[in-house]
Amino acid sequence: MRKRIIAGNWKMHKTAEEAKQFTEEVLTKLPESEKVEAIVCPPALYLENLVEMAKDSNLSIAAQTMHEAKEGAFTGEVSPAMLVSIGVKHVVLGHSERREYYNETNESVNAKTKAAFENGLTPIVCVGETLEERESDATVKIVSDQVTKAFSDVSAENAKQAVIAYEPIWAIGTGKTATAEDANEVCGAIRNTVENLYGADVANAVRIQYGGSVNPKNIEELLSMEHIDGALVGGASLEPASFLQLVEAGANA
Ligand SMILES: O=C[C@H](O)COP(=O)(O)O
Repeated sequence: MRKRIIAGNWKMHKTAEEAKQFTEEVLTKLPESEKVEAIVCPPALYLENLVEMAKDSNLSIAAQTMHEAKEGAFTGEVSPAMLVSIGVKHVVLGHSERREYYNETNESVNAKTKAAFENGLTPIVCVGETLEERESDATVKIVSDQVTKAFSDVSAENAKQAVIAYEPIWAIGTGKTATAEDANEVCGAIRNTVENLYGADVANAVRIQYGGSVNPKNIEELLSMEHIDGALVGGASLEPASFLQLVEAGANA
């Protein structure tokens, strides 16, 4: 049984004080369960404080993105080694917002995925189709291609540790969730792709999250699906009560 993984991606939300208050509240109420991994992805500015607050707890703090280079003249960027140096263990890569607004491509996501593994970080690799691609029945082809390219030259040993987040772009922040069956079908296709690349052992180990308007009302049904091992959540992860309900659902799934 794969461990459930619930990650709250705050995107560009919260002041320092709000981030602190959220984390304090969540840490006092987080369920103690071996069945679920709970992760919060704050803006980079708050990573170090939140890692410190969450140490010795079962809450992990993840970065929302990173540069692939070790260091260099990349104004505004953060390197894998910098994340590791403050105790970060996970990083979200290739989120559709990064692909749309910051020109990230399958090639750069591959470079970041490899850099994450080289530095001992667990990547949460995001894939997903646009509405136009879905309507032209290209979903499986698009996400399989994204996964194949993201994992190019990644060893089976590393791939086994990866998390893949399937986020249909048309479902992000829109209130439109893919039906649990549709989401499961695409997550199953992603698992098939991983099996074709690495074999059944890796495919059975890789955890696949669904993301796109996940909330406390739809999480249980999504987690009841065979290929959905967790959720990458934006809006509904911003309030402690709502985030905790999602983690509880993961513990009870
Ligand atoms: O990273 C999270 C996703 O983009 C989903 O965002 P959302 O839950 O607000 O739709």
